[in-house]
Amino acid sequence: MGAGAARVAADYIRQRVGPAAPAPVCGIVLGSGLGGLADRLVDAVRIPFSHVPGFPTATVAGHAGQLLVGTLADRPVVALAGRFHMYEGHEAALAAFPVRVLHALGAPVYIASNAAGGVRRTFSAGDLMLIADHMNLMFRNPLIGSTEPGDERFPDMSDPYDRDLRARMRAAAQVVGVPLHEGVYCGLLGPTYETPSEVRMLERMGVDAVGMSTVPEVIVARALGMRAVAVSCITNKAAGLSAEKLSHAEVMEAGKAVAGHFEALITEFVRQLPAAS
Ligand SMILES: O=P(O)(O)O[C@@H]1C[C@H](O)[C@@H](CO)O1
Ligand SMILES: Nc1nc2[nH]cnc2c(=O)[nH]1
Repeated sequence: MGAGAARVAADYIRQRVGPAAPAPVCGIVLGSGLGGLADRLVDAVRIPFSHVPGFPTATVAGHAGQLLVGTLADRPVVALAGRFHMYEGHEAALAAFPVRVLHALGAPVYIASNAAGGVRRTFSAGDLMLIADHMNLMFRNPLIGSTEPGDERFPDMSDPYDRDLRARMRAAAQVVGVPLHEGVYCGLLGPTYETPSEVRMLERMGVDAVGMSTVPEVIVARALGMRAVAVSCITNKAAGLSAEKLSHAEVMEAGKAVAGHFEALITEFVRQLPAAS
């Protein structure tokens, strides 16, 4: 799923929203239980994923499966309520395809969000974590086999989450009074949650939060030269760190419980985003 397919999808979206629609200042992907931000978009055109050329259907509960074009804090944005995960059977390249479409629509900034288990022992459900860096333990890379002329062949990953955007996210958190931690996100394939032994291993490796997405998307964003920033919503303590059993229902509930903070944070961040980042 490369630039050609992304252009086809972007042309379709432009045709749905009309030629006068301004280029988005950013593209946002909303993770499990975090789709409520979509309702904050003003004058939104909602397009089901199944209508977008190249998009499969979202199969995960809590992912509405819609692409929205509208304004947030008076800034033009594109938001995806839902994403494609590798555990749904998709290749890494397809999991990251929406980022190519956001790029083709002209978004210079990619904002990822996800639900994640807290590996750092002081984390609890409802905490928000700005991703400082990630570990790719999915052992898949969306750029494998890519011969896209627009792709950086060997992307530098020494600073995948843009320093300036992270500072802006911290500043936005202060403005809206939302506590924001910062740490390392680790992407695993899923769909099983971790065993307690795996969580202990991740802890020793320096992981703060663990999830099943985001990494392929950020790799493609970097290959395309987009600036990326990401926020994890800690929906549970990772396996073995509490007596609770993990369930996707709990993940979605916890996501909804922190939705107010998350939405205020992202809205303020977008408000402060420069026009051409
Ligand atoms: O799409 P995200 O990464 O927010 O979803 C997480 C990972 C799994 O899809 C799901 C597990 O409950 O939540
Ligand atoms: N892998 C993983 N993904 C999650 N998504 C939400 N919680 C978790 C978790 O504990 N582990």
